[in-house]
Amino acid sequence: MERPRPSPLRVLVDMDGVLADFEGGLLRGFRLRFPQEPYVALAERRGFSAREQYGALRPDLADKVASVYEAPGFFLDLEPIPGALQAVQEMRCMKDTEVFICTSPLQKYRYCISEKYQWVDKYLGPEFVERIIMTRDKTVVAADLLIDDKDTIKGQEENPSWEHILFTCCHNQHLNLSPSKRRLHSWSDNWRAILDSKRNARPEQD
Ligand SMILES: O=c1ccn([C@@H]2O[C@H](COP(=O)(O)O)[C@@H](O)[C@H]2O)c(=O)[nH]1
Ligand SMILES: [Mg+2]
Repeated sequence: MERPRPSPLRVLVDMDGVLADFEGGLLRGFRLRFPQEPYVALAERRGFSAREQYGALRPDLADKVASVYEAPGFFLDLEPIPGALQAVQEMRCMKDTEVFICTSPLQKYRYCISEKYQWVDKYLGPEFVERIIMTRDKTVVAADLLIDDKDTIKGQEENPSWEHILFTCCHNQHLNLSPSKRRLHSWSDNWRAILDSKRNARPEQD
C-alpha cells in the first residue's frame, strides 16, 4: 500500500527584525530627525519596545521615536537583514515546505500595511506577496515553526500550534532562554537543521 505523503512543514517568518532591519532603520531615522536628542545605541537596546526604552530615557522621547516608525516611507526604506532574502527563497523551494511571512501591522497602520506589501514585492517578488499573513495575533495562525525576534508572543490562543524560534536581534540578545527554547542567531546560523529537526519530530501520519 502506498504511504500517504506527509503534510508540508509550515514555517512562518516574521518581518521586522527578521527579514527587514527595523532597529537599524529606526536608529538611523531617529538620529536624522532628532540630531540633538539622546538615543539608544543598538548595543544598548533591551526589550522589544523601542518606544518604552526611549520613554524610560526621557518621557518625551517615546512619542518622538514612535513618530519615526509611523512616518511615511519608514517601512519601505528598511534594509533587508543579511542573508534573509536568500534564506526564504531557498526555503520556498524546499521540498515539503511551505513558507509564509507573518507580520504585525502598527496600530497606526496608515503607511505601515501598504509599505510592508511593497517591501515584500520589491525584495521577494509577487510569489511572496501571496504569502503575507498580516495579523496582530500570531497565536491563532496554524504552523509548525514561527521564526520571530519578539521574545514573548501572546494572543487569544494559549497554546499556539507553532514552536517559536527566537531570531536574535539587538533587543533580545542578552536574554537567557529556557532550555526548551531555540534560537536562530542569524541567517548564517543553521536554519536548515531547525527545519529538519522539526520535520523529523512530527508524529508519523497514518
Ligand atoms: O518599539 C516598537 C517596536 C516595534 N513596533 C512594531 O511592532 C510590530 C512588530 O511586528 P512583528 O511582526 O512582531 O515583527 C511592527 O509593526 C513594529 O513597527 C512597535 O510598535 N514599537
Ligand atoms: Mg519582529
